[in-house]
Amino acid sequence: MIEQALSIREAITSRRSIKNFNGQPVDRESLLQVLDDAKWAPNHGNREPWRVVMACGKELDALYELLKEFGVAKWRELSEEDLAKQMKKFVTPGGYAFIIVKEDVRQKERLEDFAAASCYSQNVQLLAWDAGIGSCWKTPPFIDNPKFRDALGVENGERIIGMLQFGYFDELPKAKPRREVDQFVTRFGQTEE
Ligand SMILES: Cc1cc2nc3c(=O)[nH]c(=O)nc-3n(C[C@H](O)[C@H](O)[C@H](O)COP(=O)(O)O)c2cc1C
Repeated sequence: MIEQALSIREAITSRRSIKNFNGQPVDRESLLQVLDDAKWAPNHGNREPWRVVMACGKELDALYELLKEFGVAKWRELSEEDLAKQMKKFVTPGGYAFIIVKEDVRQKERLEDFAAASCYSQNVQLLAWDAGIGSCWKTPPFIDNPKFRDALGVENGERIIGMLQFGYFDELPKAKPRREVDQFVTRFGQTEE
């Protein structure tokens, strides 16, 4: 059991996307608990439209090979040094979770399921943050590449909505600016003078 350290408000307002991981491994049990707790995300009809392919520990080497193949253009032509530079963003996280959503043929359900899987992903990021694990939700173009999907076992009628990277970091990134509340909230019935 991971001990809770942050209030919900603290977790939401202090979380940052981590883009520079320090290479420290992530404990499989902690990551699994995060992925399990996150399932209490709201989802219409309790369809639980998500599934996850995770990689941690011994699975990582094979995943790095796949990420090299699909995520580094013309990697065979690069010097060892340039390849290592390009692979840094893939090999420094200590864990991965690919969030996969069912694509319902009905438009309303498809949008609902996409929204629910996004709630699930946000839960994952906040729970990881609470456990001291940084994360970043990434959507590199190769997540829609049929060969990459095959390698992950993604079926027809499913879509990868995010590649979540997990790990530890040495520097907390600065907060990205957000709009003030009066810039995105209007009162019902409010009209311009
Ligand atoms: C759907 C989605 C896709 C994202 N894709 C990427 C990505 O491909 N690469 C990346 O560096 N960050 C990606 N991000 C993270 C955003 O860059 C990050 O959330 C944003 O800069 C705000 O920073 P913060 O999360 O620290 O507040 C993505 C976030 C979301 C929600």
